Amino acid sequence: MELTLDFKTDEIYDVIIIGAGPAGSSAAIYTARAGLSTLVLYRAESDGALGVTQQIENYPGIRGPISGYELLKLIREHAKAFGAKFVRGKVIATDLLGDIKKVYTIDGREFKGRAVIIASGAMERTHKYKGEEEFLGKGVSYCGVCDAAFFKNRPVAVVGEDDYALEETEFISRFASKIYLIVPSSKIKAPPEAIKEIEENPKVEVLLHHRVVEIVGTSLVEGIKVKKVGTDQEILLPVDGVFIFMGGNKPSVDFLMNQVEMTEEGCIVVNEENMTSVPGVFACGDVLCNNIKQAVIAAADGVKAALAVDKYLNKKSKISAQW
Ligand SMILES: Cc1cc2nc3c(=O)[nH]c(=O)nc-3n(C[C@H](O)[C@H](O)[C@H](O)COP(=O)(O)OP(=O)(O)OC[C@H]3O[C@@H](n4cnc5c(N)ncnc54)[C@H](O)[C@@H]3O)c2cc1C
Repeated sequence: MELTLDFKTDEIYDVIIIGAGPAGSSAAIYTARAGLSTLVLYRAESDGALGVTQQIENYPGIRGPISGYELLKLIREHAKAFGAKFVRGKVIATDLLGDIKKVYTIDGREFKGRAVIIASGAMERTHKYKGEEEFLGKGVSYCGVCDAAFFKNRPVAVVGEDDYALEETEFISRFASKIYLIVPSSKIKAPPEAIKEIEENPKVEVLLHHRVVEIVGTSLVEGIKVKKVGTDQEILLPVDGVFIFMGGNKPSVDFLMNQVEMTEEGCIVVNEENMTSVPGVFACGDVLCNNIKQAVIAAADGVKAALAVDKYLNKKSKISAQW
């Protein structure tokens, strides 16, 4: 993961899009083509529901089969060609209520925009491991950039199975003496070159198809118990830290800090023009808990949000189509 130390940027973008899946990237095509300065923030290259999809063959115009990540690259390149800027950075906080919206990433950067589109998908975790809450901040972490330096020359475990987890593992390996990469699935859901890089990292031992049983310790983490799928044998790995980067199917909305109206299930509420309860803040794609989760529907949703942003920023009386 690239770290940047330019913590403040003075530029005020017309629109900041959080998420570079089909919803966010398609929105960027339309906002950038409409002449709006467009910044897209995203967590990792082949992240999100489409990013981890191995094969897709029902996206209109792309016969496939093609990997979700290859399809994403095509949509992002399309947006970049119209001038959209894509910057990697996990969003952890926002300040949305004023005319100028502020978006903060995990490495301490602040971005400003006149409008925001939330397109962060629905891949948040729904359950916690035994011991996870007890040792949160006492060895359990969700952020390599924030906490890896505390584990200099010490052994840690990383639990994860996608590109985002690999990027974090690479970063943590600059500090830790040893990393057990615990992958619950039988294979890692990331591009082959990213998997090769991690497999060749001498500090990393990949444990495929292993499930977490419990994080253990006294006052601090002292180990993690794992079990290979299909066996009864538990293995205790002696580690001082446990970094967790697993996904689930809940909307990714923590960074909103309850500033916009949501349903009880944590889905963002929008009007027919994809605007949330906060003026200038729009949402699209899986983060809305659409009853049909498909890439083309997320993309279309992104387009609706983009056209609504154009109406909002240019004070149009109604949404106008792009020809
Ligand atoms: C295994 C699987 C197979 C699928 N197969 C198909 C298929 O064959 N055909 C089909 O049409 N659909 C398929 N889908 C559904 C489709 O992938 C989703 O409906 C679609 O990707 C949703 O798009 P999205 O842009 O809303 O969210 P995502 O694609 O999930 O993108 C979310 C984006 O938000 C970013 N993000 C999340 N949190 C943050 C944060 N805090 N800060 C910064 N960025 C953040 C992520 O990095 C990512 O870029 C499949 C889904 C899965 C999981």
